[in-house]
Amino acid sequence: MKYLLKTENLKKYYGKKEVVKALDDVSLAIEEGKSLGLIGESGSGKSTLGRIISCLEKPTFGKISFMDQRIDNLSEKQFRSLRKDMQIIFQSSKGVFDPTYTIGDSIKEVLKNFEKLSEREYEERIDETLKSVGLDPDLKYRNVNQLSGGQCQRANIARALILRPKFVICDEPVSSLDYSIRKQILNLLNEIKEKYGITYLLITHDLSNVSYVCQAVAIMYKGKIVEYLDDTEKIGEKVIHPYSKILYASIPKANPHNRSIVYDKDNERVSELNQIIKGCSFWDRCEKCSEICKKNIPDLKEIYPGHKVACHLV
Ligand SMILES: Nc1ncnc2c1ncn2[C@@H]1O[C@H](COP(=O)(O)OP(=O)(O)OP(=O)(O)O)[C@@H](O)[C@H]1O
Repeated sequence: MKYLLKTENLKKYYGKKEVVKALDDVSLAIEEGKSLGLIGESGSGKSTLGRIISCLEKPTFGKISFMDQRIDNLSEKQFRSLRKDMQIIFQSSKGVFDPTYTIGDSIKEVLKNFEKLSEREYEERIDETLKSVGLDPDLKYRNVNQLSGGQCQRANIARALILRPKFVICDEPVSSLDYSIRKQILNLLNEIKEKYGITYLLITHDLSNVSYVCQAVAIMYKGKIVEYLDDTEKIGEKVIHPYSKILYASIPKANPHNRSIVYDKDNERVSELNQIIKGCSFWDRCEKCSEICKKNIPDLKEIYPGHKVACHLV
């Protein structure tokens, strides 16, 4: 099988006295053309994984391969030639653009870093890309403060697309937008995925986004992948891990800005996400927990083709 991106035993620890295991042995593979949705509570390590994969930060341990090349040990300069094929779309698109630049100049700067074209060719490429994300090319003369939230996120997507990347990491690409605009942006992500043959890593709190855009899903808890499914239809009915079940049951009700701690059915605070415990990271919250769960870390094992779960009890 051909993988676009693969991580092996990826770890990222922060802090010295009090260590936070933001990533704790993450091994996953993303096939070309099979976008992966990454979900989990706030603090579970999703954005850290996005930053590490995209080489914005170095892992503490582990390997990352992208397009058959190991990248975790590359310097920024060495990674440059691959950067063109791996772009990131952040949640806060306003922060991506320098307000003293026009949108066109910001996008051109990205393009100029990688391609030597004539001024006319730069302008044509920018116009074409702005059109492909549903923006009037004349918006390139404005600065970021003269765009609406939806236009700004489209411009942000254009900035990522201008280099025609193979892989795009989208970190909460619609969560800062009004509900009415979210669907439009998700539709756009789907359209350009088809048009340009892009594969996404979609980091999101919103499970419906995963089914809409992705063909596979990984569920994270305390820096670990606890469940992986090679299929995103009716995910809620297919998940098996006790944490995934809680996540699926609780997320539609939860306030997206207040999810750092999940409450059990008795509404008691049961677990701080960063607390490090022995054995399975979820045992202190699991109703089915047995002695083995407190002692041994469960492997992420395949229980059906395309379905992996890290739980001693399945
Ligand atoms: N630079 C850092 N220094 C110290 N701790 C960090 C740093 N970045 C992240 N962390 C910690 O790592 C853990 C994972 O954070 P991360 O932002 O990856 O989670 P997340 O799942 O993306 O959360 P959210 O959905 O809220 O964005 C958290 O406990 C966070 O506090």
